[in-house]
Amino acid sequence: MLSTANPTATATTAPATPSKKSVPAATEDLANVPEYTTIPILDVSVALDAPATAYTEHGPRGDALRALADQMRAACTQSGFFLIKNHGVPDAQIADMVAQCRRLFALSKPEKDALRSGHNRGYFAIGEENLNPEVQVDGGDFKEGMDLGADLADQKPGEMFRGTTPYPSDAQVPGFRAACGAYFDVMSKLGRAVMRVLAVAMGQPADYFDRILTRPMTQLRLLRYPAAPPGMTESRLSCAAHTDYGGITLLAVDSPGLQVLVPNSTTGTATDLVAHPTSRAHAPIHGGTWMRVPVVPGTLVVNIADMIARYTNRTFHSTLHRVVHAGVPHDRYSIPFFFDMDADAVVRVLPEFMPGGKLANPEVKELFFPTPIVFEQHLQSMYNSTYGAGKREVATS
Ligand SMILES: O=C(O)CCC(=O)C(=O)O
Ligand SMILES: [Fe+2]
Repeated sequence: MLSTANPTATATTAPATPSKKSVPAATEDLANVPEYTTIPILDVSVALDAPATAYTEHGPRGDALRALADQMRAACTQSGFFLIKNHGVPDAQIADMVAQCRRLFALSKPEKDALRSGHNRGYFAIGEENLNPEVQVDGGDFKEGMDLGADLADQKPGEMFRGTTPYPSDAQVPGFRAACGAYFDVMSKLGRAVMRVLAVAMGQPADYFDRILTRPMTQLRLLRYPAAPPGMTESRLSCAAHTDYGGITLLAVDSPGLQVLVPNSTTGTATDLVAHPTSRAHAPIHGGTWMRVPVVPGTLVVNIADMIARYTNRTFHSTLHRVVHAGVPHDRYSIPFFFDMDADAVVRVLPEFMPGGKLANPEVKELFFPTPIVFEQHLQSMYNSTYGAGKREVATS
C-alpha cells in the first residue's frame, strides 16, 4: 500500500507531550528522562518508487526529493534518529509481525532452544547479548530475540555472516515464515529507497550506494522485552547503550522504551558518555542528553549506523541508544531491520566531510577515521565484543 498522502516531502516534529521530569534523577529512574519531542518526522512517500535519476530531474518530483534529502541531512546532523511516515509498509503488516513475535516467544524453552544456530541467526535468550559489556556488568541485555537473514541461494563457500535461519514449523507458529519473508522484502525495498535519499543527503549521486548493495547484510531481528523486569541501572538495562553497526536501521516498536543520546550542540564533553570503546568512537563529540523516543502511530523509527558516521567523519551521528522497559506490566516487542552494506564494502571518509570540507560540521577539526575499514571487520569485532568471544561463531553455511 503506497501512501497517497501529501506527495511533497515535509518534515514535521512529533506532537509535544510534557515529560514527567526534565532531568534524570537517579540511576534507578532511567525510564523518566525527557521526551525527544523535536525528533524530525520525514514524509518519504515521494522516494518510495523514485529511480535514482529522479533526484536530478527538473520539476516538482525532483524538487521534493532534494528537499527530502535536505531534511534527512538536517536530521542526521542533529541526532541521527528520525521518524518516517507514508513509508508504504501497511500498519496491519507491522501489527501482524508483532503478533508473530508474541507467538514465537510464547513457545516453550526447548522449542526456542531448537531455533539456535550456533552462529548469528536464530534464537537467543535473555542475557545472552550484552550491547555494552564494559558498562553493563550485572548481566546481559534483559531481552530475548531471534535473528533472521535472507535465504540466499547463491551463498558462497566460507562467506561470513550468512548462515541459514532456523525457522519454527507452521504447526508451531502458523504463517511465521511467510510473514517474515514478506516483511523482509518490503523492508529491503524501503531500505534501498531510504539509502538513495541518504546518498543525496551526503552530497553524492542517488545511486552512490548501489555498488555496495549487491548482497547487502540485511538482518531482521525480533525482540521481546519481558514485563516487569528488575529495576534498571546502567549496569543492567533492557538493551544497553550501543550504536548500530552498518548503514541504517528501520525499527518498528509496539510501545515506548527506546531512548537516544541526543547530541549536545556545543557544550558538554565526551566524558559524559557511558559506552564501550567502539561505541565511544561514534558518540557525540560534545556529549549528549538521554531522551525518550515518542511512539507516533504510522511511523517507523530510522537511525543511521557506524558506517555512515565513518563516511561523514561523525558529521552524521551514529547515535548511542538504549532501551529502558521498566515499571511496565506488559511485554514490549520491537522489530529492528538492519539494512547494511555488502560485507566487503570498503568505507572511507568522503572528501566533502574531511575537516573543512563543504558538508563537514565546522566544529570537527579532527579526522576521526584516517584509515578505511572493510565493513565485515567492524561487524566481526562488534559481534565478538557483544556476545563474548566464541559464543556466536560467524556463519559459513
Ligand atoms: O528495541 C528497540 O527499540 C531498539 C533495539 C535496538 O536498538 C537494536 O536491536 O539494535
Ligand atoms: Fe540498536
